[in-house]
Amino acid sequence: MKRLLILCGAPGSGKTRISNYLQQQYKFSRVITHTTRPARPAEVAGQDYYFESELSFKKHHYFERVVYDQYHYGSSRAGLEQAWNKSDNAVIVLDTKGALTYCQQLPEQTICCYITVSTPQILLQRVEHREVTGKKHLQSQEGQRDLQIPVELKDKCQVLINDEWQQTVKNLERVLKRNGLLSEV
Ligand SMILES: Nc1nc2c(ncn2[C@@H]2O[C@H](COP(=O)(O)OP(=O)(O)O)[C@@H](O)[C@H]2O)c(=O)[nH]1
Ligand SMILES: Nc1ncnc2c1ncn2[C@@H]1O[C@H](COP(=O)(O)OP(=O)(O)O)[C@@H](O)[C@H]1O
Repeated sequence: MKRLLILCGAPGSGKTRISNYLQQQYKFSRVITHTTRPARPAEVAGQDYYFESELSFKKHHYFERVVYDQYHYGSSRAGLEQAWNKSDNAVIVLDTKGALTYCQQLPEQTICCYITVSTPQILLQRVEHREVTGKKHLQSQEGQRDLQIPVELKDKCQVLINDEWQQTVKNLERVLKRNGLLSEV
């Protein structure tokens, strides 16, 4: 059965690191989403995101789309199908608004994880040296909203605390096992 693991949470919570780990360790395929945010130095177009202009962003068909810190982000059914063609287990990184849309629209196929840390100070330390967006994302309305799990997601998401990496991996693997997603390679 094709499944989609959703990772949502505040900037710096560790969504991307966890997604990379799942891709490397368990051959999850990543759903690539679209954004008008400029690429960060280490990001690769078509791998981390489809980087779009304001104009090109509008040309795609989205399953859901959001504005986050003034940039546009959107994900498509085609992107999800592409990921599922590569692997039955796909992962997508979303804000909490997008996560709720997926949980509501695809309840049978989605498993949602809200990633968080013990204190907001940790998030600040993790993002303040970022060359693109830096602290700005975190301080934006959407960043502040995503500091806590929205009420509507509480009964739909498993909460994963990402303070210490090895512990995160253990807890993540527990979540994968519980949901029948673990197939070690
Ligand atoms: N709803 C939705 N959120 C997205 C999509 N792509 C990325 N995001 C989210 O947009 C937010 C900003 O992403 P990004 O600029 O990469 O910043 P980061 O969270 O600081 O790494 C994060 O919460 C992402 O999970 C999308 O297609 N749809
Ligand atoms: N458990 C952790 N301990 C220390 N640093 C971490 C941990 N998890 C992630 N990081 C680092 O924090 C920064 C933000 O993580 P990232 O995965 O990019 O967050 P997000 O995608 O949620 O914005 C990155 O430099 C990442 O390597």
